Amino acid sequence: MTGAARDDFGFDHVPETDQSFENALEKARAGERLTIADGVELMTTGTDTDGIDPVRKELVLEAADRRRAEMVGDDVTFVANLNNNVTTACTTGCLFCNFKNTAHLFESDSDVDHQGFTKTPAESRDIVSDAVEMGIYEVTSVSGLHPALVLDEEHREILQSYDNPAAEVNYKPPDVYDADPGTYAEQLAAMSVDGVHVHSMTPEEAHHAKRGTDWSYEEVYRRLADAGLDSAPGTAAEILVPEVRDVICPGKIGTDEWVAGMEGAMEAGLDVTATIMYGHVENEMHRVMHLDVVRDLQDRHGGITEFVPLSFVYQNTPLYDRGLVSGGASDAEDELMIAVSRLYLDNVEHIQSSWVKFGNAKALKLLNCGADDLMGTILSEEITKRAGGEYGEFRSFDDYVEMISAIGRRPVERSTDYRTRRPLNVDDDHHGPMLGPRADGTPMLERRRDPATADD
Ligand SMILES: C[S@@+](CC[C@H](N)C(=O)[O-])C[C@H]1O[C@@H](n2cnc3c(N)ncnc32)[C@H](O)[C@@H]1O
Ligand SMILES: Nc1c(NC[C@H](O)[C@H](O)[C@H](O)CO)[nH]c(=O)[nH]c1=O
Ligand SMILES: N[C@@H](Cc1ccc(O)cc1)C(=O)O
Ligand code: SF4
Repeated sequence: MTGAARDDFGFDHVPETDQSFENALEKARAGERLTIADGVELMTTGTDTDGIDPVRKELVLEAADRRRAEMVGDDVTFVANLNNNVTTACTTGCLFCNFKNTAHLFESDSDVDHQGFTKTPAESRDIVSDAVEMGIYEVTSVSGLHPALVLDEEHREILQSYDNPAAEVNYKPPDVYDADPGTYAEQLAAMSVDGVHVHSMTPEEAHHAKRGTDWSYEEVYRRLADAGLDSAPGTAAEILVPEVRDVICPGKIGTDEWVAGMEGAMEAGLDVTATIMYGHVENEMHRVMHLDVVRDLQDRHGGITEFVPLSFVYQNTPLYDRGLVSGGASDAEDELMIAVSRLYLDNVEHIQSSWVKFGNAKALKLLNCGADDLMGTILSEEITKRAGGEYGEFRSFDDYVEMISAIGRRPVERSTDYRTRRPLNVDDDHHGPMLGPRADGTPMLERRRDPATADD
C-alpha cells in the first residue's frame, strides 16, 4: 500500500513474499533476472519491516545506478519536442484524470462553461508548423476520446450505420459539437509537417479508433502509420492489474487489451514507449506485477524504446476529491520506482525521469537512481498542469545543458527512437536543437514566431 492511499480496497494482491531483501539485492547486483518476489522486496526495502528503510533504499538505488552505467553509460538524453493534444473532450471518466472534460459540454447546445478545447486539423498544423520552425524533432499528441473522433471516413460510415451510434458505439457526428476535430488520420497528416516525427495514438486511442469494427490493432496502426504516425506512446497503462483498474479507471481498456494494442502497434512496425502511473491506490505488489507485464511484452516483441514512470499528480483529481487517496508517492517511493524499473526491466534500455511530474531537483536525483533520459522540451503541457502539477511546460536546451552538466553527466539530444544522438558541446554559450527537420542549432525560443508580427 502506498503511503497516500486511505483504504486497503480489499485487494487480493498484497506485498508479501517468501523472498528475503538480502537475496533479492544479491540477485540484482549480480545482474540476474528478477522474479516478482525479488522486485517486491526491493520496492518495499524488505517486506519484513514496515515502511521504507533508508539504508536499504540506498543499496537498491546504488545497484540501479550501477546497472544504468553498465547498460547505457553516462549520457543523459532528451528530445526536442512539442505536446500538441487535440481535444480534452472524453467520455471515459478515469478517476485520476483532470485533463478531460465531459464530452457533452462541447456540444453546441450546451451552455455550461468549461476550460477544455478541441483543435481542428488546420489548427494542429499551425501549432506544429511553428514548433517545427523552432527546431523540434517530435510532436507528441494524446487526447480525450471525443465521440466525433474516428479513424477515417470509412470508419465514420461504419459507425453511422449503427441504429443508435451514440449508445452503441459512442459516436456522435461532428456537427453536434462547437469544433470539429476531423479524423485521427486527418489530425496525424496535419501534424506531419516536413516529416517531423509524430508520436501519438495510445492503445486507448487506438481502441477508440477501431470501435464498432472488427479491425485488428495491427490494421488500425497500419492505417495510422500511412497517415503519418511514426511511433506510439504507451500511456493508458496506469497499473496493469485488473483489481486496480477497477478502482481508478473502470471505463478504460483492460490490461489484456492494452497489451494487444501495444502488440498491434509493434506488428505494424512502430516503436512504442511504455509507462506506469503509480502513487495512488496501488501497492508495491501491483507495481512489480505491472513491470512484469511490460518485461514480458518486451521479451516477445522488443519494440519498447523507453519506460516512463509517471508519478500520480493528485491535487485536482476525483481520486483525491473523493478521499480515495490523501496524496501522491513520497520521494523515497519515486526513487525506488525508478530504481526497480531499471533493475527489473533488463530488456528495456532507457528509463525516463519525467521533469514535468518531478520538478528539476528530483528529476536530476532520479538520474542517479537508474534513469538515463530526461524527457523533452515539451513546449506546452496540459495533463499535469490541469491535475495541479506546478513544474512548468518548457525546458530550453540551455536549461538541459546546465542541469545535466551540474550532475557531471553528458547532455545528448536524441531522436524519439534513440537511434540518432548528438552530444552537446557544454562550452558553447547557447544551445539549440539540431535533429529536427528544420533545426539548425538556434535556441528554440529565439525562433518562436512573434504573434504580433505573424502574418497568418
Ligand atoms: C490524459 S491520457 C490521454 C490519452 C488517452 N486518453 C489515454 O488515456 O491513453 C494520458 C495519460 O496521462 C496520464 N495521466 C492522466 N492524469 C494524470 C495524473 N493526474 N497524474 C499523472 N499522470 C496522469 C495517464 O497515465 C494517462 O494514461
Ligand atoms: N514523461 C512524459 C512524457 N514523456 C515523453 C517524452 O517527452 C517523449 O515524447 C518520449 O520520450 C518519446 O520521445 N511526455 C509527456 O507529455 N509527459 C510526461 O510526463
Ligand atoms: N502525455 C502524457 C505522458 C506521456 C506521453 C508520451 C510518452 O511516451 C510518455 C508519457 C502526460 O503528460 O502525462
Ligand atoms: S486518462 Fe485518457 S481516457 Fe481517461 S479520462 Fe483522461 S483523457 Fe479520458
